[in-house]
Amino acid sequence: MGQGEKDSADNLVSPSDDRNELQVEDLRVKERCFEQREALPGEPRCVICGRYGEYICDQTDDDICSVECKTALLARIAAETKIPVKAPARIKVPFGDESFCVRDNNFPDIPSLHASQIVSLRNKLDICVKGEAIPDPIMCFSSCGLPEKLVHNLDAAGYTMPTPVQMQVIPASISNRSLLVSADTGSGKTASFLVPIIAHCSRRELQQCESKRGPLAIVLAPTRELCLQVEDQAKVLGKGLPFKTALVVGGDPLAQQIYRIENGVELIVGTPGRLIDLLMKHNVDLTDVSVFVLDEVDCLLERGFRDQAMQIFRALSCPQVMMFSATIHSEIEKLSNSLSNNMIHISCGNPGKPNKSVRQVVIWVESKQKKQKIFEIIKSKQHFKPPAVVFVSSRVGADLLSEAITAATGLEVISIHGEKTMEERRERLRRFLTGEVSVVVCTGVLGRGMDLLKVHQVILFDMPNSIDEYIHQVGRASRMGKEGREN
Ligand SMILES: Nc1ncnc2c1ncn2[C@@H]1O[C@H](COP(=O)(O)OP(=O)(O)OP(=O)(O)O)[C@@H](O)[C@H]1O
Repeated sequence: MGQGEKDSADNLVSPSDDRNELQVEDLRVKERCFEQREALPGEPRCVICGRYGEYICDQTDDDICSVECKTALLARIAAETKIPVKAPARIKVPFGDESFCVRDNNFPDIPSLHASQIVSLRNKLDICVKGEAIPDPIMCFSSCGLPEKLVHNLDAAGYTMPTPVQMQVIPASISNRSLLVSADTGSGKTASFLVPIIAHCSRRELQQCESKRGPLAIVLAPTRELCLQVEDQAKVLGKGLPFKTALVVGGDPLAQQIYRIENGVELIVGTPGRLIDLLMKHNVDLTDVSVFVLDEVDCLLERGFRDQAMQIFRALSCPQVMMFSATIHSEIEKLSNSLSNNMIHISCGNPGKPNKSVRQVVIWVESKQKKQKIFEIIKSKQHFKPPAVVFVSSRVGADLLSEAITAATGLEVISIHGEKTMEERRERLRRFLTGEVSVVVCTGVLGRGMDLLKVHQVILFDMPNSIDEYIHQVGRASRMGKEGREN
């Protein structure tokens, strides 16, 4: 990290926290709801009754306290379940300049494109590829043998068409190739690795008995918030499939995370430090892990995280490695090549530059006048475009500035940084994302990867230390090509 928050690396990866180690008795699945204890602050809660909850319900990914509540939940789901939507039929379109069909060896009835048509398609979509025997891009999610339920979940999430990065990454990943992917901020990189992971994990269920369920995939990300977001998205896309996830981040009790993993999960999403902590203290079987994702790879292979990320990599046996960021430089390319042979490099859009949809406005002010200027912007009907994120370089600065804005403008402003407890960070982020508060002042913990969908304005109160962090922070303002603004 380094750039986002001055002392962030140790903060993002918290030391072990076993104050909440659960007793063996507590780990027993409870028959009745009243036998379950109340949830401690920050612990998962049963979606039915609000007591302490766990993943005990195979058919859903919700936290449940007891068999009794599980029955109630399943009854509720059954009542709500609509007739399943069938995956859209594959449409054969005529070849021509503007229409493309997809070659897929699993679907020989679909005619294949000529090499020149593939080149033309990639050119039109700004997809550059480097490597040997690169699979062709897909044009729809239903064309590469994904489970029908997954295609349905994508559709339900509003993902009607893959984005360019997904078009190229999904087929390459399904072919078990290791990838280094650079693509614009907000271009859909997360689903591009989650979709193949979910497809891969659902396949295991068909092949193996229930008894052995070590994790199959690990996603590493540099901040707790980003891990939370990735796990949430994985749950949405994997809903109804035999696909369970565990979140392994500092600030949450380690005992719960271990319990979840020991009970069988397919995917672990975590920060490097907490994952190492867990692996050192507990005998987690990683034999089956065959997919290793480094999200924000340039940050994860920087000095603060590199040793930990590499230690986790070495604990795995020749996994498929997929690495993603909007900013990838030549040193990262070199380093990534050492993680796998026969790597494919994919670049989409204009990585390494601020997203084109963000309008960038520079305001020159003396440092003493910076606060006054931000008060003016926030008070101005013309210039203030909430929801807004204000980035600063220190934790204390985040607290002080949020208080100062509130005092000067009367607007409720919250701060988020690594010194807050996990519970506070979660709650504050929830309040911001649901629109309860319209301005958040934060350090780099929200600078990378966070999908702050409705954000219209990003204010860089303190200029970040590097152009890369600038690109990521600016990228919080425009997701999926939506108009954004940066001051
Ligand atoms: N195929 C799709 N159709 C519609 N929306 C999509 C699709 N794929 C992703 N999205 C949405 O686009 C937004 C941005 O996606 P995502 O967070 O994965 O971007 P990213 O490339 O990882 O960005 P960053 O570099 O900032 O981390 C999210 O809100 C996501 O739900």
